[in-house]
Amino acid sequence: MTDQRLTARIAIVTVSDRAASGEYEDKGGPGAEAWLREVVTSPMEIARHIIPDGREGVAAKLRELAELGSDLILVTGGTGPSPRDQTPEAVIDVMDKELAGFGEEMRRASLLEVPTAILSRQTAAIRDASLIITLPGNPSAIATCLNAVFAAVPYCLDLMGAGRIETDPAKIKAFRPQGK
Ligand SMILES: Nc1ncnc2c1ncn2[C@@H]1O[C@H](COP(=O)(O)OP(=O)(O)OP(=O)(O)O)[C@@H](O)[C@H]1O
Ligand SMILES: Nc1nc2c(c(=O)[nH]1)N[C@H]1C(S)=C(S)[C@@H](COP(=O)(O)O)O[C@H]1N2
Repeated sequence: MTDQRLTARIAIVTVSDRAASGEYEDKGGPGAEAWLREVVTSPMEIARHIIPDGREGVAAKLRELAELGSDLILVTGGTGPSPRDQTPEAVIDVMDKELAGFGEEMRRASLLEVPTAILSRQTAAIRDASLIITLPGNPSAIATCLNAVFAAVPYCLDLMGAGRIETDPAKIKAFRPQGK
């Protein structure tokens, strides 16, 4: 993988009617960015976005971010059972492949903290060379969920032909078979 881009392009999308309208301050986007800056040691460009709930708007944003060459797209919010929670449907609309294990493992970790974690339909998927990971809207879910799955993210990006990510092994020990 000698041609791998060494600066990862990362997009963070907060999906929330109330954060998008300014009714409350978005804590999810800054929380996800702070988590990444703690854990990722390799160069990265991070862009944050706040959009309202809704299948078409979320799908359009995901298409745009994939088209721009995002390596990793973290989406927070809109994964639950309420009528306006349509993030998983938007992911289905745009994905080439689903990585269902991400959702299973994130829910398993969250269920150790809160029984309503089972209400999140969060998942991960690939569109073009972008890895999309969806997280629940509650900002406290971000660390729980990313801690549960992030060890597999760098190698996933390698396999997809996306940018390279290195992590601080004291925080997340990225697993690359044969130490690649
Ligand atoms: N981006 C965010 N920033 C700060 N707090 C949030 C954010 N998203 C959710 N929360 C908090 O987590 C709680 C549960 O999130 P949930 O997704 O259910 O919000 P919601 O009721 O669907 O409303 P909305 O989609 O407008 O944020 C909310 O009541 C809110 O306090
Ligand atoms: N770790 C964690 N997971 C969680 C939660 C939480 O507080 N922490 N909230 C749950 C609840 S109450 C809901 S409704 C779903 C969906 O949230 P969302 O619609 O904001 O994405 O996430 C669930 N997963």
